[in-house]
Amino acid sequence: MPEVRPGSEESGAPRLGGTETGLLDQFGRVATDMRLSLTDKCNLRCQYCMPEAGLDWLKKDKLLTAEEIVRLVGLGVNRLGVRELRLTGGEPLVRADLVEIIAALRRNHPELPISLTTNGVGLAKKAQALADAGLTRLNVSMDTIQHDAFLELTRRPFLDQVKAGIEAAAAAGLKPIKINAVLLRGINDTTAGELLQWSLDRGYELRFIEQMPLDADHGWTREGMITAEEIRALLATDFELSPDPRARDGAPAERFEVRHAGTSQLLGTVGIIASVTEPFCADCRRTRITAEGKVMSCLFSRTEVDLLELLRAGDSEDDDDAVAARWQDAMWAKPKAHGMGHPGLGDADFVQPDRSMSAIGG
Ligand SMILES: Nc1nc2c(ncn2[C@@H]2O[C@H](COP(=O)(O)OP(=O)(O)OP(=O)(O)O)[C@@H](O)[C@H]2O)c(=O)[nH]1
Ligand SMILES: C[S@@+](CC[C@H](N)C(=O)[O-])C[C@H]1O[C@@H](n2cnc3c(N)ncnc32)[C@H](O)[C@@H]1O
Ligand code: SF4
Ligand code: SF4
Repeated sequence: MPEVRPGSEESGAPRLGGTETGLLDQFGRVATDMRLSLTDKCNLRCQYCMPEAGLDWLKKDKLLTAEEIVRLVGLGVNRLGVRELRLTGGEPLVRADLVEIIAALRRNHPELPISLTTNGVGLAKKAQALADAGLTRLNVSMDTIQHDAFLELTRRPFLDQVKAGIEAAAAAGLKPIKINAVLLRGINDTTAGELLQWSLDRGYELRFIEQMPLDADHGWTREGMITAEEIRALLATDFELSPDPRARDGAPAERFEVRHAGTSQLLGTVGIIASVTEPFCADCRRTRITAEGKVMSCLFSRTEVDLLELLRAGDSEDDDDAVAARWQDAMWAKPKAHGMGHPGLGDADFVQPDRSMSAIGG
């Protein structure tokens, strides 16, 4: 395995300007899925992510501007092999210029799949404008359809708004709609089956996500989290799951076909994202940029590489070369798994990153 990224300054070879190697890492993975955080701010306080009091939000001048976002995505797509873009956060809908950002990205990249991960608060008002601007599809995080459990988990009483947002997105044609749900023991675990039935009835693709140690409160424990195996057992009370024959193709979610027990009628599919117990790092294609323009090569990286400084140094061809090269170097150093040399969230040598999921970009 080469120690130095081909084309990097250290290799002594001439810079490749990105196109030959793209966002290659030392384990041979190539990142083509760019995840860009638009803000660290959020209007919910999900227990598995944010502390009750919120966090110290970034000052506006520290955030990537709309122009910087468009430039970075341009570099990613035109020079570094990015093939799909996910806009996330924090909560991307709190960014006032979101629709303009999507419209500008769409003008520059007519074929690029652009998706959004959102908590759905305020989505009802914006769904049509997002679709008109050129958004391809979205994922809405909704962990339960029980008001009490939603309030306890997110610490905000906005469940009806989220449901209305999902409906508005479907009406605006932003399909397929994926619903993300994290289960917390004693809060919403027993509501998993009814959330699946609700999603199947409406043609939404629900995915259950194992809770990862990315909460600002550092309250995660390996023993306390609900595993994929438990999720499958919880669902087995009402449903029969069988492996979806479609190829997984590097996606975090393992998909299952859903039927009622003892019947043959296909009701839809459900995904399970087992980041902790059945990790998928060997096929990881993701590169993340935080809202302040730092590359995080892995969700659990403890190294962050700043692109904002270079972006603000100038916008000549040479400046673009420098940004692309630094991004490539950051990705070359991507760890093998979970921010380390091996998979193992919760292992003795695992160190939780300082940032919460909201400050990385989920
Ligand atoms: N460990 C790990 N978990 C991830 C990664 N990407 C996504 N996840 C988890 O999967 C969840 C769902 O991710 P989303 O971005 O909503 O969806 P997606 O993974 O892009 O799936 P699609 O919409 O099917 O493309 C996230 O909230 C994370 O919990 C990753 O790179 N590493
Ligand atoms: C950080 S949020 C950002 C986008 C938006 N605010 C939302 O909630 O959809 C992206 C995704 O990360 C997931 N997430 C947050 N903290 C997590 C954790 N500790 N473990 C697993 N998933 C987590 C959320 O459920 C959500 O689906
Ligand atoms: S998961 Fe999303 S909605 Fe919940 S606190 Fe984190 S950023 Fe906000
Ligand atoms: S933990 Fe890191 S290497 Fe593994 S899938 Fe997530 S981002 Fe990729």
